[in-house]
Amino acid sequence: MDDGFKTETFLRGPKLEDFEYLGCKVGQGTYGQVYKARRKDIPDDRSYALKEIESQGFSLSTCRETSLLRELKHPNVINLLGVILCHTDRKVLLLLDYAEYDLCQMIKFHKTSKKDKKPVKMAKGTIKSILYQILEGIQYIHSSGVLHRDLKPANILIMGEGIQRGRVKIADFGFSRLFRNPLKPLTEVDNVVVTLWYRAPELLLGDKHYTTAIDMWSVGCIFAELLTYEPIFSCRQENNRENSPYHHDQLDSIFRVMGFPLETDWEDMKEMPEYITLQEEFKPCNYSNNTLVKYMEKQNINPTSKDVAFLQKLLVMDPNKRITSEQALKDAIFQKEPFPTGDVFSGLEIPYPERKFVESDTSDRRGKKRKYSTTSGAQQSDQTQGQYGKQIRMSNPTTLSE
Ligand SMILES: Cc1ccc(-n2nc(C(C)(C)C)cc2NC(=O)NCCO)cc1
Repeated sequence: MDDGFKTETFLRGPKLEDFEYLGCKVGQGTYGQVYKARRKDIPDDRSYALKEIESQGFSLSTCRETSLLRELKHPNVINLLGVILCHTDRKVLLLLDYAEYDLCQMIKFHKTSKKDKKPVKMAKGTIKSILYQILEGIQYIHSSGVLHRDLKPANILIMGEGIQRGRVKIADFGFSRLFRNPLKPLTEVDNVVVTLWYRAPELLLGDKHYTTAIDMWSVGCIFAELLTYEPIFSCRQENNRENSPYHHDQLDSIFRVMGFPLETDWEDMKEMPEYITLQEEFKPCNYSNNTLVKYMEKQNINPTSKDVAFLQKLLVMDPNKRITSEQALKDAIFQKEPFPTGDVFSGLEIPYPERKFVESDTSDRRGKKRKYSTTSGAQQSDQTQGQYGKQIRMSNPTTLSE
């Protein structure tokens, strides 16, 4: 972190006392709490996200995150608006876009809601616009020489009412970039379960020379889930060899949908570090009748549709044959109605509920006992923990600097 940035941040950046804490903690990331806040020093009706970094001062991860977010500026990437240094307890807070929704809660809404006893479907135009804006954000991230590595519905945020209504913002609430003890397994940090459902097969087979294609696999998983409201490669959490990238059950879940890749499908598969383990543990003949088209048909999605044809370009086992974000954005699917729109809700009423809260006790970040309320609304299963997994609201809203 250059001294100039620190000085600028301290002297001219926003101050904690400029904000009124709205009393709802909107998320417990794996390494920091995220609060919703509003400015009280100037007339500004926008909401902001204040991410409190749990480590003391500027840890390596904090430096990584702030320097990355200072560099990456795109309409479809979460925007770092400022860094707030709280000297009383040496806390660092990141001031970010506040996004009212994320794909986790949106998909859960469509999975569970009924109107006149019929499922409430996500509009085709909304699905296409979300997909298009994810691809635009990912194309920018990749063109900046960055891989996301943990794309999943919880990291796809959607802006609510306001000047950025219905805009996708790609974020990273996980820890894939955290500077962590290399001996810690990839699937767990500080007892936080990390979902493998969106992880590309080459990563599961130990590929160390992975490319931007890993994010395109995740985009395919997200697109499939937007069509069916079900994670396409879900599987139970498994224990595996310490620090091993190989996950038998996750690979089994992929093969059950895709079939087992033939030599001709993925020539370099035999070069993967975990290929011998794969041969020992899997019988290709057990997956011989499985195909993506058959899976989508079982999910009541028209197997001859352009959606399925596009999905087949994303969910390709061989990373070298997987479509890139540039190619995807030029696909015919985006050249036909409904065309993608800047507001994914295209002006229609937003059906998703605001965040609800229920009462419970917890101590605040300095151990002060305060009456808070928590929500179960956005609680997800471990595998699909939403960004806003646990939310609390202070019963007596106050500024964070109190
Ligand atoms: C240590 C670290 C943690 C998160 C990030 N990161 N990376 C990105 C992309 C989307 C630009 C790739 C976004 C973020 N950080 C966040 O999204 N922060 C807000 C929620 O914690 C970078 C570095």
